[in-house]
Amino acid sequence: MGLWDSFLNWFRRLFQEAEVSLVGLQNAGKSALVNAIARFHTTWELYCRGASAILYVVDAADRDSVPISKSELHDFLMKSSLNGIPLLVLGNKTDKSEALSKQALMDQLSLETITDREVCCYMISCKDSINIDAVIDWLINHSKTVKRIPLV
Ligand SMILES: Nc1nc2c(ncn2[C@@H]2O[C@H](COP(=O)(O)OP(=O)(O)OP(=O)(O)O)[C@@H](O)[C@H]2O)c(=O)[nH]1
Repeated sequence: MGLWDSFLNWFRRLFQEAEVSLVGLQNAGKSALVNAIARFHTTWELYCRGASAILYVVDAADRDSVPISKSELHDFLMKSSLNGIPLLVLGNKTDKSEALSKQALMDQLSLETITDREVCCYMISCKDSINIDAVIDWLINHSKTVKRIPLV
């Protein structure tokens, strides 16, 4: 196994062992997201260890699947063990012309009705690495283990 494969395997373990839940319907782009993040940065994992967050990936270009994605999301958030855990919804596949806008996706997922936790939504393309940096920043900011101490 090459160095790159070792790195990717280690990175995938981060999601399995750290408190980051990566959730979404089949084909939403979860694996593509992990690969996109892994290719994007080499140091962010130091910050994301111990993050406590839910990443919910939606195929924003598959409009027919959004209602199912909505009900799955709201059912998932009913779990008491997930109370209060910040949620980042990712509308993936924005490189496709049929992808919903951010506002349309937020409306169709009824994100405004989720009031028991912090909720954020980004539109991304794992294929074209659009907004992956914002996902990384969000994860860093939700890390439980890193204390950011200003120098001045
Ligand atoms: N156009 C486009 N295709 C994407 C993007 N992200 C993922 N895909 C494609 O969507 C398909 C599903 O991606 P995966 O990452 O395997 O999705 P998954 O959510 O892990 O799917 P499951 O393993 O079924 O749960 C693959 O054919 C990817 O190449 C994207 O940003 N744009």
